Amino acid sequence: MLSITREFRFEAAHRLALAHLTDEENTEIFGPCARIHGHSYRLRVTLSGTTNAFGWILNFSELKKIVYQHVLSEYDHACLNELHDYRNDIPTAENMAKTIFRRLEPHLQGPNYRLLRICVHETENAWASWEADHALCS
Ligand SMILES: Nc1nc2c(c(=O)[nH]1)N=C([C@H](O)[C@H](O)COP(=O)(O)OP(=O)(O)OP(=O)(O)O)CN2
Ligand SMILES: [Zn+2]
Repeated sequence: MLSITREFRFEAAHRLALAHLTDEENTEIFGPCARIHGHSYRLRVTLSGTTNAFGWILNFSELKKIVYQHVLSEYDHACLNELHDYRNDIPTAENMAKTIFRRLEPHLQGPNYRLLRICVHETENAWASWEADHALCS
């Protein structure tokens, strides 16, 4: 299977907490992550596909424009808990991977490619990913 991946970085704050719990209860479950803190996130966007007449799946610079327009313009330097995307969900790496996939999927579909995977790195050692059911490959 042929794929391309582009990596992006963004800075954001979040806290892991359930709205119906007290601060004490949230601290018991989420530890220090119940307090607001920041991460230098790394986002990896992977497309699967076939090469077109230009010899690529999608121009990396076009991919960059789409990710900036539909994700990073809102996520970079944001408090994730305040975003509409997380009004009902805790902004864990898992929920972010799923949410970003859903945001980008309609904008990353061409005759020769599909969005295959979103990977959200919260730290250098910890990440979550969400993958499409089907890759587009020849
Ligand atoms: N499955 C998940 N577990 C945790 C998440 C998550 O999104 N999914 N998030 C957090 C916190 O956001 C926390 O900021 C990161 O936790 P951790 O990896 O423990 O970060 P540290 O800086 O403490 O890592 P060290 O490598 O131990 O310094 C928690 N869990
Ligand atoms: Zn965190």
